[in-house]
Amino acid sequence: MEGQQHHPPGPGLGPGPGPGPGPSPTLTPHVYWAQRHQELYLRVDLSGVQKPDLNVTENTLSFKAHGHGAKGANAYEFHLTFLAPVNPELQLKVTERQVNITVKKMENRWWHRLTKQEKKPIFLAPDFDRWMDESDAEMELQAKEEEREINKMSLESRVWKNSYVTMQKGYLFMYNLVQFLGFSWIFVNMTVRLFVFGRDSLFDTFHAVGDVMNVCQLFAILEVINPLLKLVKTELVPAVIQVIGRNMILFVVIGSQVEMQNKAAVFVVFYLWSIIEMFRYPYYMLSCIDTEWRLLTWIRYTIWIPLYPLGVIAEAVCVIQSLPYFDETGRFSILLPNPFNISFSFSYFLRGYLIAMFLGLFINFRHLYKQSNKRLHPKKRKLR
Ligand SMILES: CCCCCCCCCCCCC[C@@H](O)CC(=O)SCCNC(=O)CCNC(=O)[C@H](O)C(C)(C)COP(=O)(O)OP(=O)(O)OC[C@H]1O[C@@H](n2cnc3c(N)ncnc32)[C@H](O)[C@@H]1OP(=O)(O)O
Repeated sequence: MEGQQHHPPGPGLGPGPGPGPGPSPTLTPHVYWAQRHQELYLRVDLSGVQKPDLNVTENTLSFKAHGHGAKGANAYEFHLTFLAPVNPELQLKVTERQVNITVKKMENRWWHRLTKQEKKPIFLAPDFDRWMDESDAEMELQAKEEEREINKMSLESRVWKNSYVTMQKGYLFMYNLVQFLGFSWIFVNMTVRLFVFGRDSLFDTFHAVGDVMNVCQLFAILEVINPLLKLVKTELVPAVIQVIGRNMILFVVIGSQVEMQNKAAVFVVFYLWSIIEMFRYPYYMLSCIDTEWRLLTWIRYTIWIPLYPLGVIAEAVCVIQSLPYFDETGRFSILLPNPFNISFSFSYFLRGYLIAMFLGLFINFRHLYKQSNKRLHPKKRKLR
């Protein structure tokens, strides 16, 4: 067979035996080769090779191994002098059927032949399984380059997306934590005051905790902004109703009329608000860290059933109690005569608002009912 025979020494070829009888002749295996711009692939057609002896210098490679070639089980060897320098660190893969050697070129360029000698060594043949001409290899290189570029870009965008999600969760966690602390402080303060001062504490709730409640409810405006910025999966309308509803009571009905601030109804409103928030915000905090406590989920999605109607009734009591004060002071009303000849009675507006409150209660009650069903009774698969 061609390739498995004696060879005279020469560039790109191992030394052959001398003439006449002497030591057993050197056997050369078939070697198949292919290249890319950056590397050379050599496939040595020897089976059962255990530990090949390979030696690479600047531009030469020597191979010796015991294996099964065309001349049966024997020692085989070959020597190559490459066209240009190569990296001495090569990759070797020995399989049951062959030995694969990958050699990196020192310079990334196409070689017009493998060996320094012009004449192709007789044992060397193209590896058609991996063979490519220069333009195909260039296209492959380009495709690899593009793929690397795409992978790099998708990795970068993934890193960017991950850090954006982390920032978003961090912001929501902090927001919920601040609200939780604020409402817990209000609740604890009111409870302690109730135990210490008894009934009297009901009439100065606003002076004791009003500032903290104002800050918490101002912050709560973010609950409308968050869904607008798609930071949370919340429906906008219920959030708007909730925030406008509470801020109307807090800043307009109670905050703007000093007389209202001593009413016991303020205690009830603040107490109901803070009870739900002590469960709602920790529930959100846990969801920011992808955690769930079933008991907390159950409380968050159950406790609103009595609290929400009670809250709206207490708020309605506040509105009704405030009507005489708005009538008396004319605050926020436009009285005649004025240059535009328009009159507006804020207390009549509040009467209309009372109706809107119950409409708002209906909308949010329905929304919370839907949310609770989703959270507490996730759809079971239909059994056939
Ligand atoms: C158009 C203008 C009209 C103006 C008319 C005014 C009418 C006035 C009506 C007045 C009614 C208000 C009365 C009210 O003040 C009375 C009381 O509050 S009494 C006390 C009892 N109250 C309550 O129980 C209500 C508490 N509040 C709420 O539950 C919410 O504010 C509400 C908007 C009603 C519902 O919340 P949401 O829509 O967000 O539902 P979920 O809680 O189930 O959340 C949905 C998913 O979004 C995630 N999420 C939401 N917020 C956050 C956050 N801050 N951080 C992290 N994640 C958040 C949440 O985890 C859910 O995700 P998932 O489904 O994956 O769990």
